[in-house]
Amino acid sequence: MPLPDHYTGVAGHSHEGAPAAVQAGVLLVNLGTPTSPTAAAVRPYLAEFLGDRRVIDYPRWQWWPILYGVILRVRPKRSAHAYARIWDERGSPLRYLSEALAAALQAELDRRQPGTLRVALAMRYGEPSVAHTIEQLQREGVRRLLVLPLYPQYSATSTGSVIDAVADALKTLRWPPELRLVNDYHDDPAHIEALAQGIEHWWMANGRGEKLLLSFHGIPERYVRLGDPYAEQCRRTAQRLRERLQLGEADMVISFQSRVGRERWLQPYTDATVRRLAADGVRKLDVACPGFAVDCLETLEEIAMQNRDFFTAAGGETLRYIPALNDGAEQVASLAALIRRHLGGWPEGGA
Ligand SMILES: C=CC1=C(C)c2cc3[nH]c(cc4nc(cc5[nH]c(cc1n2)c(C)c5CCC(=O)O)C(CCC(=O)O)=C4C)c(C)c3C=C
Ligand SMILES: [Fe+2]
Ligand SMILES: [Fe+2]
Repeated sequence: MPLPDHYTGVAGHSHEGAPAAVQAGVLLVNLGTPTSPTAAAVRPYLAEFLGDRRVIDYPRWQWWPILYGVILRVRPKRSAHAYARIWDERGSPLRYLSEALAAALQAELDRRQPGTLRVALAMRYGEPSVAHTIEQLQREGVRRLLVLPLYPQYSATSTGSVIDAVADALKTLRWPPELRLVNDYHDDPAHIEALAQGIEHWWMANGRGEKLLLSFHGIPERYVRLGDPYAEQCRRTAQRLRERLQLGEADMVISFQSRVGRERWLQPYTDATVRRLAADGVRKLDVACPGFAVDCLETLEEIAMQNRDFFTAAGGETLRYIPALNDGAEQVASLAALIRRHLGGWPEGGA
């Protein structure tokens, strides 16, 4: 059946056969990752990512020559090399761990209310796209949609960009679903509890280091001055976690990783911090990254490999990376509770 115009049809109430069961959808969105650890695959991924105004806000006439003339000629090769270090037979950790989390959440939600919620996973950059996944959900009869970006702390560069993608996707639909969106869950008590238990369980199995470093992804400091609440939310997550773990102020340190470009980013930087801690005499350092729902390049390569090397080169003995919550029981429980709470008032949710 040809579509009358550019709008996408909605099959939920198709006149062909019985209407599909109306249900709510939960759309998990993560960043995205290249399709293979090669420069050829990393280039289009970085082009989409670094071409996003939410991520880099310079005027296009100023930024595009730098992006296409310099960065996309050099960085794909370097990034591909880093990706190759974490790639395994299952592919990119960010992808397969996000998929495992989505599947575990679907099973957990089904256990309580079989058949009422449909969990789907989309990527902000690359595939499966937000637009395609929302269309797919609508085709399955979803009329109410809860969007959950897998970023505990709000930043315009991450969560804000997901909101843009959702808004753009809805513009193409003749009958968009009813929409709810989780802005952040940085101090949700169940989330803090999950983080604390993840760390405690890891300590029970592996023993404790002398200090715990919490490393969050950085953003340009200027974005924070312009009103991005990200830094404040990272600090609050850290504070709540420290209280819950009953650590003293000196037992926990916070830093920001992954600076890109020449601007000043949030301080202190993670690489400088691990070197300083080693110089200060810390021998055994534990590092967790509570800003990442699942492990990825930033944790498995930048922290567990690069920064571990910085730490030992500066005189430290061992830097141990405490894995993200991934599809573990702690995170499945906390996110399932978060989802149920946000569905309150909808026929599929609450209670
Ligand atoms: C240049 C600007 C960048 C900003 C601002 C930024 C913010 C930001 N990023 C994440 C989460 C992730 N970033 C990841 C990789 C990554 N990030 C940037 C740049 C910015 N990020 C680049 C160029 C890359 C690609 C790798 C590289 O070339 O260094 C990842 C990992 C992806 C993977 O495939 O594993 C995540 C996750 C957040 C949460 C955030 C703002 C708060
Ligand atoms: Fe990033
Ligand atoms: Fe990085």
